[in-house]
Amino acid sequence: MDQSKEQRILNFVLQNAVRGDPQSVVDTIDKYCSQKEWAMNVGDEKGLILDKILEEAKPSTSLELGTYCGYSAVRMARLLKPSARLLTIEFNPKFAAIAKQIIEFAGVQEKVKILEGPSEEIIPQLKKKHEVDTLDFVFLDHWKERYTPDTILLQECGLLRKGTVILADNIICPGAPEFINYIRNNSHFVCTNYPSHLEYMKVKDAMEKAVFLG
Ligand SMILES: Oc1cc(-c2ccc(F)cc2)cc2nccnc12
Ligand SMILES: [Mg+2]
Repeated sequence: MDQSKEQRILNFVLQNAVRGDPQSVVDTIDKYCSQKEWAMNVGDEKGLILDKILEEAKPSTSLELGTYCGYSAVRMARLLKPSARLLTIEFNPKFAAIAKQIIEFAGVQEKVKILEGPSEEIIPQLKKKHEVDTLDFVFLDHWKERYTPDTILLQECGLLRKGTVILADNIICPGAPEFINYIRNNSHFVCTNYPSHLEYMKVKDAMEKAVFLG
């Protein structure tokens, strides 16, 4: 059976990155995806925006929607304090299996928990099944049509608190116009736009930060 692109990315990491070194895993995936095969990791340019906003937030409990191969999970976990936790939800079991191996190779598995399944099913389980109180940081990087319903669901489940930072990828490409319209016209959020480029390409993209006011 032919290998998938995600399996080729995993193999490249296993053969070229340094076990236990999250930065080397991030750099190795960026090298592969910029030189060999494009893939939908947040990448290094938008990754630096993610780094800065995450470091400002200093989150104890973070949630990522859209694990894919685990690039941004490793990128975030490398900046989290030892006691901090990242929960990451992935719908595609094949992607989740790859991400698990990349997260373990990077040595951040103590901080990261992959939850496999649809976000609309898992979000309502976070408090009781996954012992979450409220979320300090949320990274939206899954299907753009889910950005708004999942943001509403997070509020309905009492998972947002005054000051929770939500960061959304792909505001321009592929684009999330409905989410932008929703979040910028919602008086419970203060929004900031961060122009950037699509990962590994010269195509314009952007990230949007939305801070929940309670
Ligand atoms: O960062 C991303 C980029 C793209 C994407 C795909 C194809 C293109 F042509 C352009 C952009 C899709 C994504 N889906 C989920 C999460 N993140 C994504
Ligand atoms: Mg993305």
